[in-house]
Amino acid sequence: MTPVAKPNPDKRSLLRRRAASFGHAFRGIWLALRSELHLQFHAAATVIVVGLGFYFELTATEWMLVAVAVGTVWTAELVNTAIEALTDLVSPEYHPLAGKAKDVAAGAVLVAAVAALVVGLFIFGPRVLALVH
Ligand SMILES: Nc1ncnc2c1ncn2[C@@H]1O[C@H](COP(=O)(O)OP(=O)(O)OP(=O)(O)O)[C@@H](O)[C@H]1O
Repeated sequence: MTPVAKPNPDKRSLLRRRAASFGHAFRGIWLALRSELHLQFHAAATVIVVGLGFYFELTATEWMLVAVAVGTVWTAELVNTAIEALTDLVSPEYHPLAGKAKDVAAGAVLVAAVAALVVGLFIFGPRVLALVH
């Protein structure tokens, strides 16, 4: 039997659908930012790091490392928030697997944060030390 193409119920143009997807993504970031203290901390840290980056006139390579480090922490924290929400939805009661999912997701944030700290220490450490000496 010849497969029949599935009709696409979404009649909006590709551009409109892409724009809507971006809207959903930004709403997700905003929702997470409003509810998660850790993300608010990351937002403050990001503003400080970018400010320091301009102050110390980082090189292009250093900006790239900072961008990857900051982006990785935000990504891990957003995924962690999503996993927490989904876990609370499907397993509001105590379950070892629910605990495991949350702990592993939190572990991802910790790994990203430690890596970002190492990048930050290498890039900003010597410059801050030179300032105070
Ligand atoms: N439904 C559950 N079943 C089993 N253990 C759970 C469950 N919910 C939470 N836990 C355990 O409690 C820990 C804390 O969970 P909680 O939902 O309070 O996240 P959290 O640490 O407050 O996260 P955050 O502070 O990033 O919002 C989890 O990492 C997990 O070990």
